[in-house]
Amino acid sequence: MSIMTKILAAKPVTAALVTEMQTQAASLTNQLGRKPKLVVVAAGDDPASAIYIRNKQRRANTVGIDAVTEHLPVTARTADVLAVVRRLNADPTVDGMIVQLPLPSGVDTEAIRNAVDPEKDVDGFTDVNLGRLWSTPKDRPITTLRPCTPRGIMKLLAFYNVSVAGKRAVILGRSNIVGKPMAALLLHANATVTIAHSRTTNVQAILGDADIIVAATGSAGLVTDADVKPGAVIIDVGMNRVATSDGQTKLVGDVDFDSVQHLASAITPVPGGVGPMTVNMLIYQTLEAAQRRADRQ
Ligand SMILES: Nc1nc(=O)c2c([nH]1)NC[C@@H]1CN(c3ccc(C(=O)N[C@@H](CCC(=O)O)C(=O)O)cc3)C=[N+]21
Repeated sequence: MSIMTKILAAKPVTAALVTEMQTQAASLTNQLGRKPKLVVVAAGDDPASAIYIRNKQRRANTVGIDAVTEHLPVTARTADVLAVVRRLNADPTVDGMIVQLPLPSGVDTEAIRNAVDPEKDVDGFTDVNLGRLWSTPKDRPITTLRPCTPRGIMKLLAFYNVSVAGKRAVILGRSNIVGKPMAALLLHANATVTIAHSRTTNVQAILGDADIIVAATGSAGLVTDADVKPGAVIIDVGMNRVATSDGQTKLVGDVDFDSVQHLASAITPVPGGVGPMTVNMLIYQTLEAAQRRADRQ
């Protein structure tokens, strides 16, 4: 028996969100007397970051947001990045800012991450916002700015009517920007959550029990049909650039899509799944931050 697998593509979600965000951006432009503004601080020239910056810029422009990139050289030091962040914190025309990671080696990422004004922290990476996320009681809505990839995944699940409450969710990966906040959001949505990681023993037994798997390991094709329970929902956060036989490269996820596709009830593609949702949520949260600023004025 074959299962009708839903492909959880970002495209229709993006279309719906763009319409909603265009309306909100126009209304904010009215209230603020200027367009909502996002600033991206980027140091050096990480290629994954370059894709992200490009996609973000395009989406921001479509929606009617000003997106500006502040480039620093790869030789930038902690103090140089801090100076830019502090200037942007103090600038009342900046609604949201993100500091593109990874930063050049030697830069104190933890210090920079927490230097961002939590009200402008549209990546949701500050300790203040991560703490607020984990502290939200189960019977209250989460109102804080939160990491864009996990929030985008929750939006994707909601759009495709994938239910979460009561489900066993297994997250592969424990980063502060994906694994841990993903756990917080799924828990808040009443899933039973397990985080597995590089030191977890017998991962296969844990995965085999999962109704929802979120793979965020950075290891191409790690999750295969041997790991997955029939009917499971598979969310692939991986973005691994691998060589193809014709000497080109392509983007593949942490999930072996071709083998898992037949078993899953729903699965995200790479590209075209989680990545664009991350971009959508960055723009979405910039509008939320701008709305709060407008309401305070
Ligand atoms: N402070 C910070 N916040 C981030 O959220 C952050 C970051 N730094 N540094 C880099 C990573 C990477 N990242 C991506 C998100 C979406 C796509 C994306 O749009 N991907 C498309 C296109 C991929 C392609 O065409 O190659 C897709 O998956 O379909 C890519 C990369 C956010 N990151």
